Formats: sequence, C-alpha cells, structure tokens
Amino acid sequence: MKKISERKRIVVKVGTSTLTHKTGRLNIRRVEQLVKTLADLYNAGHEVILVSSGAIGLGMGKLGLRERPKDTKGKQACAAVGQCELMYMYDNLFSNYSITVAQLLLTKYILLEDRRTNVENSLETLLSMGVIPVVNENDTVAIDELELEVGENDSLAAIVATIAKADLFIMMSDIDGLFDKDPNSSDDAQMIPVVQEITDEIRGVAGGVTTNVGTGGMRTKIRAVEIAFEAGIDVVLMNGKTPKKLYDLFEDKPVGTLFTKKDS
Ligand SMILES: Nc1ncnc2c1ncn2[C@@H]1O[C@H](COP(=O)(O)OP(=O)(O)O)[C@@H](O)[C@H]1O
Ligand SMILES: N[C@@H](CCC(=O)OP(=O)(O)O)C(=O)O
Repeated sequence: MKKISERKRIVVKVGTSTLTHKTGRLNIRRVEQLVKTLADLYNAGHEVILVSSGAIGLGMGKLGLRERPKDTKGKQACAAVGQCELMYMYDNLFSNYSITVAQLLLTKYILLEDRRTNVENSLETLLSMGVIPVVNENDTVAIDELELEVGENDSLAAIVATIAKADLFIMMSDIDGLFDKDPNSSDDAQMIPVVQEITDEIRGVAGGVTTNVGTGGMRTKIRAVEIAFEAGIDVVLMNGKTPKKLYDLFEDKPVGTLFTKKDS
C-alpha cells in the first residue's frame, strides 16, 4: 500500500456537524483550523478538493430558524442562503493563504451521466490552475434527495473522488472513526482502525442514523466507501473536531479508520 504521505490528490469531505455549532451558526475556530491545515497540505504539494456540506445548517443560522425545516422548499431556501455564506467564508479564509477557491454545485445524477466529462475537465483545469475546488450538492435542484431526508454529501464526495481519480478520500465526521457499535449509544464501543472489506457485518455496525444537524449517519459513509473501493480509492474516516490531525495522517500516523482494499 502506498504511504498516505505519498498520496498527492486528496478529496476531503466535511459534514455539517464539523462546520457548525448546535445553534446552526458557524464554528469559527474549527473552520479556521480546517482551512489553515488544508492550505498547508496544499503548500506541501497536495492537490486538494473540498466537498463541504453546511449550506442548510448555515442558512438555518442566518435566517434565525431554531429547527431544520421539514419541507423541501424550506430546506432549499436555507441551502440557497447558507451556500453564499459558506463560500464567502471559504473565499475569505483561503485568501489569507493566497489560495483561490472555486464553487462547484453538483448532483449525483449529473455525475453519472455523460456530463461527468464536463465535471472532470473542470476539476482538472481548476487543479492545474492551483485552485481548490469546493463542491456541494446543488440542493435547489436535487429535490428528491432532500425529500427523502437523505440529502447527503458522502456518496457525492465519493463520486467526486472517483471522477477526480483521487489518491485518497478523507471523510471528516463528528466521530473518531467507525466503531463496532454506535458510540453515542454504547459506552463500550471500540474503534475499528482498519477495514479491508465491506462485509454485511460492517454494514450492520453502521446501522445507526444521524445527529441533529447532519443528515447522513454511518450508513451513508459505508456506502461512500463502497463507491470509492470500486474505483480503487482508499478512504479515511476521521473526526472533524480536530482538523490538525490531518498533519498526523500525512505523517503516516494512524488516524481514524482506514478503509483500504485487501489487494490495494
Ligand atoms: N458504528 C458506528 N460508528 C461510528 N458512528 C456511528 C456508528 N453508527 C452510528 N453512528 C453515528 O453516526 C454519526 C455520524 O454521522 P452524521 O451525524 O451524519 O455526521 P456528519 O454530519 O459528519 O456526516 C455519529 O455521530 C454516530 O452517532
Ligand atoms: N447539501 C447539504 C448537505 C447536507 C449534508 O449532507 O449534511 P452532512 O450529513 O452533514 O454531510 C448542505 O450543504 O447542507
């Protein structure tokens, strides 16, 4: 297996729970650390694609809503407001390190059709220009996702990693890694450091659902790993609370759960 430090092109997915406080407002300290660390990895020679959730959460905060809207159009309105705030923030923070960002709003369906070549070309061109692409689901278009309450970016990020032919896909969540049971409901849950195959047992331990602000849960993360595995891409699931741990990861220290296919 190629060392993590040798992986050049990385896709990093951050969830709502990493970016926001429980109030729905931006977790400024966390986001500043995340951007600083990603900027440093970029300066060290990595190509970085960021897949960022948080539009609905930030929109809720900005509109002063206490709860996530239940109806699709409410969620879409929140996403439309929050996406501006999200990109404004990334643009500002990355510019402190003289890094330019780009916004890509995609849907999984577009990526699976012929138009994926357009996305591939855009990503390649942006990366060759030294830009950090920031991807989110185009929530005002992808209504079926929102209606199903799945509205998750985990598999979108895995598809982006596939299209970009990433060397590593990192998912940052509100949890240290994959556990043998949901640690939020069992005190004796143990973290699994390495997973080499997605078996029914692994799917079983990921059965739990979700936090207040996020939408995906562990199930969608395992589905994302399966998409990445099909393209031969390794995945790291780690806690977004401590973005600085990315330094440890790229110094080849164990961080979170590494999903690496047996024969990779
Ligand atoms: N086996 C498991 N290992 C780790 N977390 C699990 C497991 N099963 C369920 N979960 C839950 O999944 C949550 C992470 O998913 P989610 O709330 O969607 O986060 P994010 O917003 O980062 O995508 C954890 O907080 C945890 O409660
Ligand atoms: N596109 C939505 C995605 C919501 C979502 O996937 O949330 P999460 O489970 O925290 O990754 C948003 O930006 O709010």
